[in-house]
Amino acid sequence: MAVFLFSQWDQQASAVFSTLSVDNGGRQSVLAVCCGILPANASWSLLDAGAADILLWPSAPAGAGNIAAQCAARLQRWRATELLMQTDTVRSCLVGDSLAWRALVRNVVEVAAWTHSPVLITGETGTGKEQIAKLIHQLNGCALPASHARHGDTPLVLVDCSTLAQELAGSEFFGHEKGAFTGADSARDGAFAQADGGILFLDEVGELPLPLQAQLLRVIQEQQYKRLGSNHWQPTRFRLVCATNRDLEACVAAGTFRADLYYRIAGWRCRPPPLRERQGDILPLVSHFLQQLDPDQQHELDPAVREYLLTRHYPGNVRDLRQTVARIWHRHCGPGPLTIGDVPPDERLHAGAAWPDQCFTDAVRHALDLGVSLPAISQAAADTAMRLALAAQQGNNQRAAAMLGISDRALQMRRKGKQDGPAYH
Ligand SMILES: Nc1ncnc2c1ncn2[C@@H]1O[C@H](COP(=O)(O)OP(=O)(O)OP(=O)(O)O)[C@@H](O)[C@H]1O
Repeated sequence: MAVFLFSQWDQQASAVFSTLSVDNGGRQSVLAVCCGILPANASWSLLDAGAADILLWPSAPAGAGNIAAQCAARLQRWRATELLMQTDTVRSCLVGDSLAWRALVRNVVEVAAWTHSPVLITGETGTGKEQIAKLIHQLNGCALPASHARHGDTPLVLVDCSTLAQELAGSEFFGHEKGAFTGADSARDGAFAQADGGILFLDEVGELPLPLQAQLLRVIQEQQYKRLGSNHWQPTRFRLVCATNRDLEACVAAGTFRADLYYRIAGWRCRPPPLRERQGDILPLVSHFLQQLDPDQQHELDPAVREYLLTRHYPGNVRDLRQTVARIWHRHCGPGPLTIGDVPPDERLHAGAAWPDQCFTDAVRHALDLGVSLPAISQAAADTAMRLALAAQQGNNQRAAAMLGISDRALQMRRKGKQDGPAYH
């Protein structure tokens, strides 16, 4: 965690700030405090460069104490969040060390622990949406004053909206009285009652039929409901966490999802990235799954298996990776590392991935979608390759140049040309 104080925003301040945030590797929060006037777009540049927040130094001397208190409050909150992120509860639930993943976990932890807000989780299948919901349940308001805390032994009620039978859906949510309909032999609580005091997790919320959307909205607004066949209102208070792999905003635009409900459930939004956007998480996840499969053993991977797992395509994301690891592990026998022979024969079709691979194609497509030009894409690819090679060779120019297949001098020249941008170490 660092505080960056600058008297005026100019090229030099910008270069120092970029170095600071690059050095932090995005793992820590950098707070920028500006003593002068901040030009219109500089706030966004600072945020882009890694600032977690920007404070303006007050013009009156008496304001100095106040700014110190503002800094202290932020640093305290970030420190507390960082400590929560290091706990076993968080680390074993949401495994991964890539910057993208750590940034997401930081947001989830903060929202889960410091608020009772509804959360909408969107993302491809198998990216960890349900895991995130489980973590929100475990942390639910745990950093709030005791009078507001609802975590601990509270219910987590999951309703999969994609498998609700139309005729039973009402009872599933509201519960029913005995005799409310044919086959209602006894009274039964529904999800709204069961989730009271805890979390109601609506998985695949995008599949909820419109009539049920209206009923759900009413219960969220009024915090009460009636069982089917009853005239009595029952109070209920739950935190709503919803997940979907649909683009709900597009559903709202198409009229298949109610806008008023959308804004109710999307108090906070988070989107776990697909595995192809966070390859750095593959090996930590592999270790985690091997540990789950065989807690008594420390399993190693030989280089060929490691390469195979790193380059394979995972359309089912983390779930796909977990199943792949399990299949390899089940074939393994005896001591020693997992070897390429442990990869099941039908899996071998995926092997031998040539470059450029699917991940590269996806990255370029993403850049094109953002409107990035060809020269900028080429430049970014070259910059990234240089940074990675230098990092792999601990900053040794000669070895990094050899790795890149260019001359020592060519790399030196390129680094020199980059002096105004982020530093390569
Ligand atoms: N970051 C993670 N750390 C550990 N396990 C994970 C992580 N992400 C996903 N998993 C595991 O991957 C599997 C799929 O995760 P999960 O069910 O949360 O995905 P999902 O996005 O809800 O999928 P779907 O949309 O298909 O319901 C689970 O077995 C889960 O334990």
